[in-house]
Amino acid sequence: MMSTVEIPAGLKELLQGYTVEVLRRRPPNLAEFAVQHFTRILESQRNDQQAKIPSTEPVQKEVNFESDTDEPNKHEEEEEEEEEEEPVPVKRPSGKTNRRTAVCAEAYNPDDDEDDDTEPRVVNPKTDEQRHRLQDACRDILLFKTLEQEQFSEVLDAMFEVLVKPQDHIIDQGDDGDNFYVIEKGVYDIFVQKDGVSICVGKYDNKGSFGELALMYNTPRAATIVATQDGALWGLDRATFHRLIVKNNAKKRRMYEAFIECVPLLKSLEVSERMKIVDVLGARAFKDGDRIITQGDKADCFYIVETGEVKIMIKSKTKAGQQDNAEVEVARCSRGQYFGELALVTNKPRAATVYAVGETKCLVIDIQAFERLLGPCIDIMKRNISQYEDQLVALFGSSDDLKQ
Ligand SMILES: Nc1ncnc2c1ncn2[C@@H]1O[C@@H]2COP(=O)(O)O[C@H]2[C@H]1O
Ligand SMILES: Nc1ncnc2c1ncn2[C@@H]1O[C@@H]2COP(=O)(O)O[C@H]2[C@H]1O
Repeated sequence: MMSTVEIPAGLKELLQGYTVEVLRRRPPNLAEFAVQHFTRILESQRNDQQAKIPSTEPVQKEVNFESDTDEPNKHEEEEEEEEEEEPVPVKRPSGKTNRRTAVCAEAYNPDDDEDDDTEPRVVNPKTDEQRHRLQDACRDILLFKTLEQEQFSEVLDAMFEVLVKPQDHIIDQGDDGDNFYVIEKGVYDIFVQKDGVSICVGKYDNKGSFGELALMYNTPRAATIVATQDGALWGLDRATFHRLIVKNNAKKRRMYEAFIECVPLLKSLEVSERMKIVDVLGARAFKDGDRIITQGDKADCFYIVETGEVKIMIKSKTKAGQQDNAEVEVARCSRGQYFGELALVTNKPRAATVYAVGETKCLVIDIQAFERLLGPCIDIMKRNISQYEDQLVALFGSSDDLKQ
């Protein structure tokens, strides 16, 4: 007679999940991939346990910030009772976080996220004045651009204000990721340590966001961020970032994977590199005639046309070489083509004005991600920049040296 063997609960799902991942990703080393896969699941279970708080208790932030008062975070159901006029506490970075073991970024897969809609929703109460400032600061944040309205509101609800002083280390390279930050004001240096030497690789100047990488890929912080002056940030806790942004990335990958594969500029990148671009990009829609870039402006992002068309106009020059205000069309870009790279590559102001022709949608990548992820494509861009010069010579008889 056959005895019945009891299969432990969850075993089937665990093995199924692993098998599906193997079929999707076809890793060269199954054992190594298994270690990464199950470590990630274990890590995520631990995070879930940390983040799960009984719904009758106030939601506590995971780690790292001291509140200036004892005011707790509130659950959604308590939100309506909130006294909006009360000034709401501001938190400042305190010591270091608990270290989290690094898990390979390549093994990251946003589809793995379980349906965690049951997670308690974090609501940090804000005054009307704080809410306005927060909305302003978040208006151009690319990671929020592809969120549904409802998800975006949840993000705003969960965010909390952080005031910083000069020399405050908001993030230290190598630490665990606790929060994602949106800049309201202040200048922040970015340092990356390589071979024991810390190099300032850039700065955030009163706008932008940082701290997404460690949360997206469950890796240690990839850079140190130091405030150079008094500033204000808005933090988003790791659990909410996972629930809303990382989950949205799975949707973004499905939406843009095929398109990004066909962008000629990105052909030389590995699939995983292209997916990292998808993770950080935002989408912006323009109407006919909208000005997307203005000649002479400071540059902070790069564009790929997803649908529609843009025209590139340059202020013409007089015989004496002076700029006059008439604009001359020098080029058009349509689906799969890019623009706005020149100022990022040359570190100069925008060299042309770009307008939407008809309804147009562009994918947008910020300067930090551009520098981090598009390095391998710089040579192709530089070759194309040489063509701009030829074009300008043909049009105006001369060109400023665009590559310098
Ligand atoms: N060159 C860079 N390399 C790594 N991180 C960078 C760089 N420039 C800006 N950053 C930001 O610095 C952050 C440090 O924490 P994270 O690794 O979570 O996310 C990182 C990015 O948001
Ligand atoms: N002939 C041209 N001269 C300058 N910019 C051009 C030209 N043709 C296309 N462009 C694009 O227009 C963009 C304007 O912003 P950027 O200078 O950042 O990058 C520029 C290029 O991507």
